[in-house]
Parts: sequence; C-alpha cells; structure tokens
Amino acid sequence: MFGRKLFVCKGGLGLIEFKDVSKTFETKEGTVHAIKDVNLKIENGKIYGIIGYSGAGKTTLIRMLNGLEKPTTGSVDINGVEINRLDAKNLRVQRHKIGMIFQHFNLLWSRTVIENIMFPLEIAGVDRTQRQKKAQELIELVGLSGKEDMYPASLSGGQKQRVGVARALANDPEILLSDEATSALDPETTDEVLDLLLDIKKRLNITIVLITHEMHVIRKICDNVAVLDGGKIIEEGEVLNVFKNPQQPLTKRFVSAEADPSRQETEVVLDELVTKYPDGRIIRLTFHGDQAKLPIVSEMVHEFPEVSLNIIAGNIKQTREGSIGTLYLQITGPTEQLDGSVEFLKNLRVETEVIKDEQ
Ligand SMILES: Nc1ncnc2c1ncn2[C@@H]1O[C@H](COP(=O)(O)OP(=O)(O)OP(=O)(O)O)[C@@H](O)[C@H]1O
Repeated sequence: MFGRKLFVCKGGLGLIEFKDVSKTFETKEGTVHAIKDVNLKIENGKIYGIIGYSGAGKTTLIRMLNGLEKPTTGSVDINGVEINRLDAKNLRVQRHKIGMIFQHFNLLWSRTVIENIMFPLEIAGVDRTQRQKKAQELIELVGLSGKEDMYPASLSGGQKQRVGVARALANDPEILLSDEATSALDPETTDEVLDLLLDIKKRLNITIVLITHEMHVIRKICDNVAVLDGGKIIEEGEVLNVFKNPQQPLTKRFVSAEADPSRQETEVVLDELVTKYPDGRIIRLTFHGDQAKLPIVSEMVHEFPEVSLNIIAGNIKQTREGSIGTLYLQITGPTEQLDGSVEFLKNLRVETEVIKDEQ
C-alpha cells in the first residue's frame, strides 16, 4: 500500500545534540539572552518534548535545528554533523531531512490537499508521476483519503493539520519538528493529531521534537521532556519520571495543572468527607506504572478484615511509559488495624499519604 521508501527503517538516524548552546539577539533595548548554556541529547526514534511558557526560548531552540537560527556559542549537531558549519548547499540537503508542522498549519490556501502535499516534492525536483504517487501514499497514511481535491479552507482544524503532517513527511525526513502543532485545536482534535504523530513515529521510526506549553501533549506522546525557563533547561528526563517526581517549582506547576484536573473537585469531596465522617483516616495512594494493575486494595482488605473501606475518589492517566493513578480511601476500624493497613500499603511501595488522621 505504501511506498518502500516511506517505510525504510530510520534506526540509527536522527540523533540530535545541543552542546553548550547559547543564543543572544541584539535589539534596540539591549541584548536578549534567548538560550543559555543548553546541553541536550535527543536519541533517534524518540518523541522529545520541550515545554515552557511563552518567551522561554522554545522557538529559538527548534529553529536552530534547521539552521534558521545559528547559536551564538556552542553547536547543534545532527548525526554528528554541525548544522551551523554547513555551507548553503549542504544546509539545503540537511533541511530536506527535517519536516516541520506549525500551529497555524502554514498551508497554501489556493492549492488542494494533494497539491499542498506535492509542493515540497516539486521544490525538490521530483517528477509529476512520482510526486502524485508519493502524495497519495501520504494521504492514506494521515487518513485523508477522499479529500485529495478539497481546498484547505473547507477542512476542519484536525484535517488541516493532517495535511501539514503529510506535507512535512513528503521528503522522507529523519526528524519531524512540531511547533505548537496542536495549540490551535480543541482537546478532542488535539488528541487525534497526537495519536497520528504517535502512529507515524511507530511506523516510520523517525525522531519527533515538539515544543508546547501544554503538559497534556507531553504526557500523551512524549518519551522524554525538557522544561525550558528563561532560556535554560531547568529539568529534563523520561516523562514518567518527571511526572512522578518533578523537582523544580515550574515543573511541579506544569505537572499538577495537567496530572489531576479533578484535584480541586476531589479536595471539595475530601473537605465534605472530613466534616461528614470525622472517624478513621483518609489516605491518598499514588500508583506508578505497573503498580496501577496490582490488586493492592483488595489485598489490604483481606489482610485487615476489621478495617472498613470507603473509596472516595480516584483517577488513572496513561503516559507513554505506563500509568499514573491516584486513589483516595477512607478507612475506619480499630487503631492497630488502621496502623497495620497503612504500613501494609507502604511496604508494597505504593506512595501512601495519610491526609487526615483519626480525631
Ligand atoms: N529575532 C529576534 N530578535 C530579538 N529577540 C528575539 C528574536 N527571537 C526571539 N527573541 C526573544 O527571545 C526570547 C525567546 O523567544 P522564543 O520565541 O524562542 O520563545 P518561545 O518560548 O518560543 O515563546 P512563544 O511561545 O511566545 O513563541 C524572547 O524574549 C523573544 O523576545
């Protein structure tokens, strides 16, 4: 169904390294330090997310990957090649290996879906029959069959971004850059486009670098994340670890805003419960990865039959590397049995917090 070339395994390609990279802009108001001493290694075949608020330096960082900005100091290497040392001809060749998708799609409004996707191939000098064949394969890949001859204006936001993705893949890139590609979309369409990116990464084994201000995007599809603040990387790691144990206040803010949107509601429930049922203890359990599958609560009840259990609230979220879940329990019963059950949970190495103790 798809061309061989499109599905060539890209393993071993796409390694990106930022080495001591700083970037300053000289402006009328003075020097702007957009990027400060960034060191970053992005392994091939990974989806790497860079998160930060507006002005953190995300765009500047990503633009250095395709040579649109040059570092003031330091180097940006792709597969061992230093981008800012390439001459114009080799930079053009290198840019063909990088596809990019944008927040506002950047489509050509006077061209149809298939013409938009063929455009980069036209620039690359591919003949018309090949262009059409390749564009058709890409249309199938991104789920736009039947929409070939439509104009972008008559497509939904999600469909426009699918065209953007297909166009970005036209030259068989090793790396796909995503610049806030879901920021203009509603939550449901965001998830659709993120699922598409994940599917493409799996099928083509390309490296995806995405910048975003939404932790949801990171959680849903990224393997690794770097948090950028004031041009510096303040925290970096595997997504599950960062979610599990965020270190910096800004990271904690991103994580708590996303990880548990029902937390406020839960806190109301907890307040009510504390007032309504002053007896016993209220416990919060946090599960990570495979722990979420363990029958922890039923084992506890089995072990401590005199303890009564009330499940107050709970949720589970999927990350790329496993689940993260929170469960709120109220337990009542003889003090020693309550002590025993809390110890039992802690011994299972489930994060156990007693939110409210007996009165
Ligand atoms: N060409 C430029 N000239 C001067 N200053 C610039 C230039 N490009 C970026 N900056 C400054 O560098 C800093 C980082 O900007 P950048 O656009 O990379 O941040 P960002 O995290 O992508 O923010 P946003 O999401 O708002 O685009 C900002 O202070 C910005 O004003």
